[in-house]
Amino acid sequence: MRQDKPGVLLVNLGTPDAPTTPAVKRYLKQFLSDPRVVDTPRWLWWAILNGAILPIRSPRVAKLYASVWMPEGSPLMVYSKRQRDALAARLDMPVALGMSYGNPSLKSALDSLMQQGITRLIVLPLYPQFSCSTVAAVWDGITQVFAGYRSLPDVSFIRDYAEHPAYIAALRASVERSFAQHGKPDLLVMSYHGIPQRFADEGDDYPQRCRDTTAALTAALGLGEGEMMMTFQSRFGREPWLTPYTDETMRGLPAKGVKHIQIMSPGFSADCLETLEEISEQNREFFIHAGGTKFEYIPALNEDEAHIAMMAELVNAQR
Ligand SMILES: C=CC1=C(C)c2cc3[nH]c(cc4nc(cc5[nH]c(cc1n2)c(C)c5CCC(=O)O)C(CCC(=O)O)=C4C)c(C)c3C=C
Ligand SMILES: [Fe+2]
Ligand SMILES: [Fe+2]
Repeated sequence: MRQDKPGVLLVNLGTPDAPTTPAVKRYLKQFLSDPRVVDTPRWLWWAILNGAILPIRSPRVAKLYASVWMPEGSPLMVYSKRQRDALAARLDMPVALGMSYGNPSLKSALDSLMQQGITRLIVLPLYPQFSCSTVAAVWDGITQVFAGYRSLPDVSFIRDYAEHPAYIAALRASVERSFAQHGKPDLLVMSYHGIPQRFADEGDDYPQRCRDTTAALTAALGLGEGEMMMTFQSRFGREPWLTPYTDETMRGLPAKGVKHIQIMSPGFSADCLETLEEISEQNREFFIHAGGTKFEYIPALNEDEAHIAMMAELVNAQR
């Protein structure tokens, strides 16, 4: 008889192995070669990526990574490993961490789970809001690894958890801690990673899932219309992305009389370059330079106990 032995695969995006130009180039090459992320015709994109993007962007971005690097490594990796360890301590089943790009690879994580004898795979991509550019890329990555296997496990794939009560409760507690520490701001900004507007027009429900999180969190906090705002960050490339853009918003708020903000990125389950550098450094500067007086970044949920409890709840619902 075939036994039922579940195991969990936690997935996040991935990050360079070192804050150096060669390591960043290797990482960006794999990431930006995925047609789920950039869908320009391959021959044209190959020329643009290798001829311009990688040589110009890698040294610039390596410096940014160096500015947020922790003694134990890249923040995204450090927090992801802590999440894996904390979740494993809560569950009576193997938990592995795999990254869509870079290390530890999805293959290494799946191989280790299969070697531990799991017969049922529970995949938890740590993206609260579905997007074809992230969650569907995890799906693709897993099926590519499966292509080399003679036997497959049963698979439960957690598509997203944008408005799961335990996720909203964890976010709410973290915002309330921030309000208690710094005082209630004029405005709470929820900044989500953007995607090309075209992806949404073609069917990616990511913007709706971001609106779902925003609405649920706004209600949980009891905030009124003018007390919160949703924006999109991290634009890449030339075509229009989801709006309003976070950076333009930061530059414009002080002139509208908004001088004290708190900003969070509820689409990031772990702090990373895009939160610690882009939001907490760059966008702080835009806001203060434009006349803002107080800017506080509310950290991602990282290894917060309520966050790990939420992951356990999502996994246990699949058993
Ligand atoms: C949280 C969800 C994310 C979505 C949706 C997403 C879409 C998306 N991203 C790019 C391009 C880049 N993203 C980069 C970093 C990055 N992106 C996410 C998450 C989402 N991306 C994370 C967690 C990170 C941080 C990684 C880290 O190491 O800390 C980068 C790399 C940095 C840089 O060069 O600026 C790029 C490039 C696209 C094109 C896209 C959707 C089409
Ligand atoms: Fe990204
Ligand atoms: Fe960025």
